[in-house]
Amino acid sequence: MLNAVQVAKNFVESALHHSKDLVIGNGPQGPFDHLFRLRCPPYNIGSQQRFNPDSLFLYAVTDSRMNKRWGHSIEDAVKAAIEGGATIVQLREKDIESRAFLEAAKACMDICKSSGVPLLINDRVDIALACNADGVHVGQSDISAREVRKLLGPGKIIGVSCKTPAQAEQAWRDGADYLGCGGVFPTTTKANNPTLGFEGLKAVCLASKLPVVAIGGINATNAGSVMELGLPNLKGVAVVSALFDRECVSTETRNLRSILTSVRCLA
Ligand SMILES: Cc1ncc(COP(=O)(O)OP(=O)(O)O)c(N)n1
Ligand SMILES: Cc1ncsc1CCOP(=O)(O)O
Repeated sequence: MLNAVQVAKNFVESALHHSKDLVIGNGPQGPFDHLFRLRCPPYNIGSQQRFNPDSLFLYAVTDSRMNKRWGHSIEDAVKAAIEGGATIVQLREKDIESRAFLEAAKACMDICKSSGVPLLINDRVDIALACNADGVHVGQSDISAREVRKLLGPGKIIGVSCKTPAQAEQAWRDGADYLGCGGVFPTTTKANNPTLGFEGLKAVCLASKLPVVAIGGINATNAGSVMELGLPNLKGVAVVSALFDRECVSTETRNLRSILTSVRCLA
């Protein structure tokens, strides 16, 4: 019963939120007009916590090739990142078979749930639904956030990769919860990914109505400078290789977390 009330509350809040600046026809519409435009299937009642943007503070994004290189299982890598202080985790597993991915995702869900850390799945809505993950992260060439929202319902977290203010605006209209913006610095983790630099990150953050996490080439030497930009909706950094292409994932995560915390304390 409590879950049903929470789902209904999330639905109404989501509708109100997404209609607040909506213009249809001759002018701005009241929140209730938009309420009737939302068409969602019955929701999978699972983790129905609302998204807390502060969870983007230290976003650990896994990589199966790096785990393999260091002899880490996905579960061990996730456990270590959480031990070190990761505040949200994304399974970004590009070369793993679906069945193995789902098994690993279920195990990671248990780990994340018991630590109160949200777990998102990169690209694979099917895996996210099957393991009742907290959400999905999609890019510009994946299914749109609007379609993902229809599949996941209002209680789940949806992140969208954005490199431009126009993409940020579209992600907000589509019902995303946060934006991943980058590469801020050059990276070898993602091929053919243009580097935006601080200027590109600033442009997206200033245009975005959603919280933003910076990604791309971020590590212990430059994470402080990203957060020192002081952009109001820049909530944290998302990191792959500086955490997972390392022997001791928990040590690297702890180190990065303490750097981010010291910048936050000075702000
Ligand atoms: C937090 C975060 N931001 C951006 C990305 C990149 O996602 P995408 O553009 O879909 O590229 P791939 O990760 O699929 O290569 C991300 N994964 N996470
Ligand atoms: C997935 C992704 N999207 C933009 S840059 C990037 C790779 C980030 O990896 P790293 O933290 O190793 O540079």
